[in-house]
Amino acid sequence: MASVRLVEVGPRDGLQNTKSVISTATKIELIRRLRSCGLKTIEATSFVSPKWVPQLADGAQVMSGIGDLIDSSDESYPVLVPNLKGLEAALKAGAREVAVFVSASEGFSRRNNNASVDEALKRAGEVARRVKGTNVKLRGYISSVIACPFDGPTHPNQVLKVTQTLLDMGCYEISLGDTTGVGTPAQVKRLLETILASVPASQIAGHFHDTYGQALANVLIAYQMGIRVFDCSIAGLGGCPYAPGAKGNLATEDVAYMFEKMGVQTGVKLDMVAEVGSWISGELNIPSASRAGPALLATRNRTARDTTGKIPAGVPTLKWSVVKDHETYLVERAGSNMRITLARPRNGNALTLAMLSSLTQLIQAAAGDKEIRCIIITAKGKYFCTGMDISPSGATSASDRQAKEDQFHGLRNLFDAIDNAPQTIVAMITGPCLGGGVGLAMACDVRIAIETATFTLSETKLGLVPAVISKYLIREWGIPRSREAMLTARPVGCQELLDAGVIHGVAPDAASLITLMEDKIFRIQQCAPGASAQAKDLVRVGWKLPGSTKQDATISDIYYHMTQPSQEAQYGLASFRAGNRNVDWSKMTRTTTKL
Ligand SMILES: CC(C)(COP(=O)([O-])OP(=O)([O-])OC[C@H]1O[C@@H](n2cnc3c(N)ncnc32)[C@H](O)[C@@H]1OP(=O)([O-])[O-])[C@@H](O)C(=O)NCCC(=O)NCCSC(=O)C[C@@](C)(O)CC(=O)[O-]
Repeated sequence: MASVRLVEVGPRDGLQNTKSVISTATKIELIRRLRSCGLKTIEATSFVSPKWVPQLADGAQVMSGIGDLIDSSDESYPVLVPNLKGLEAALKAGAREVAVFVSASEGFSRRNNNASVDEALKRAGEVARRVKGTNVKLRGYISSVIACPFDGPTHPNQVLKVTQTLLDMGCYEISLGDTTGVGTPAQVKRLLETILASVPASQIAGHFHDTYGQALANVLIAYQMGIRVFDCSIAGLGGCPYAPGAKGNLATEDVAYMFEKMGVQTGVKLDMVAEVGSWISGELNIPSASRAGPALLATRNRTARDTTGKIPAGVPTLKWSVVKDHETYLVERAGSNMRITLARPRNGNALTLAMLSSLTQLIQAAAGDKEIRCIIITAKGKYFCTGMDISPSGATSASDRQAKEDQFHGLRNLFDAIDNAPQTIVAMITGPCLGGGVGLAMACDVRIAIETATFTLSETKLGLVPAVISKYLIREWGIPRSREAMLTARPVGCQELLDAGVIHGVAPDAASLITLMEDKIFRIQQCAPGASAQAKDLVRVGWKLPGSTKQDATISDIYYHMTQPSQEAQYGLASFRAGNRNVDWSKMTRTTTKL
């Protein structure tokens, strides 16, 4: 059966350009998860100057974290090295395969390698001589093979010249990179006709970026011309920091999907790779650039739910049972999780006084219930919540003082109950939020949303003021954004809030939002309940009284309680020392309850 080899470059090429700081543990976990999908070649990190690529300054730690994998005979974890210094660091860290990189064009070489093409080749030659005769494999990357953002089109003969030089040095394979993603199948064909006239296809790999949506088409033409190795990046992460306009690698999910549907083996488990793409996008708080990944997950969830009502294996399954089905809200439980669904969709889930009071009571009762660990607040219908009920019969129209007081206290009590509850409370935002609906979402600890959701502080348009909600709104959005959004009443988009760190995950559709919710719950459940509650205390005191003696006292109280050590710390550390990296806190809660 026909097959191709996919070289996963996400942990290096994908992450190197990511703005938010990614922990070493996440990088290691990403590599391990990718491996579990069946990927056999995973570019792990780079050993370039941390000044150039600070995101990958922890290359040695990443290599140490995958030390048990590096020696596998049928797997490879190459690392990128620019010169001898990088090579020495990579070898010290245990690398068994290294990759050198050279540009086919002068302009790009000067920016990416800080050297001319000849100088970069000379450095690559030094690396090649150093590894010759050792068991360390050498791969070569050539960038700007179709066009250079600084010099214009690249002539195929120039690419051939650099390819041959790298092969002569001892590279076993040359990855041809359309770094800016401008190439089309016609250009790739022209390039490969030149290259393959002199070099066997088995020594060439394709590395196509998707800036103009041409990556898959370019892979296909290259495949038809005999190329069998393709670089790709999970969730389409990455791009090149020195190539203006370049974004998005070819997503692993997309290329794996295409080949699988063509009957060409990749060894990659599609469902699993789609999950990893969704997971890492959630970790980085960015939407996946893959088309196939989210579609696969949505289809899988939809199909499974429609037919069996269950979530397929691999995703933590939660079976919700109804506890209370009230006219305006629904309460469900799944183990130690509680879900509250606003159920007044005909009125956009506008909050009546009675609803405010019931929701507050529910949260307060849950706060005292050690069996409840995580609370989800979500909604039925088109809107998540349109704020305070402003219908003629609603509270905002009441003129007497008592009604106003009730409304004020009702809103404030609900938001404060959410903030003060020891449980982690997740807002699962299924649609637009307006006015007090924004406040409700902002009082929660974690927020995930459907990507079309918007957040509108519409009060000023009605001659009202976002008074009560301003407490949590300003805490979460900061002053400049809150002020502008209050004064313009514009719908603030999900992406903007995701970029600002206010939203902690977005999903393209309802089914994916449920998967995202399950992922968040899974993580929350892996954290100790008491420690999580105290983390909320630290945030609260750090927000309300920053720099005060009360903040210092709270920090020291919590610290000494933890190091005494607390029962949780004893249990957590004992589990860790016994080799268990995922502590089962529900077990401990049960033991504690029994005691
Ligand atoms: C949501 C859209 C865009 C839909 O706009 P649309 O799609 O054109 O539909 P619609 O306007 O016909 O709304 C559908 C139904 O939902 C009802 N509805 C909708 N919202 C509410 C509401 N809040 N209260 C009571 N009912 C509401 C609306 O009245 C209607 O019911 P019907 O007339 O068919 O019986 C539109 O209806 C709208 O703009 N609604 C107003 C949203 C708004 O401005 N909310 C802010 C409320 S004030 C507030 O929350 C104060 C607070 C808490 O911030 C104060 C503080 O913090 O101190």
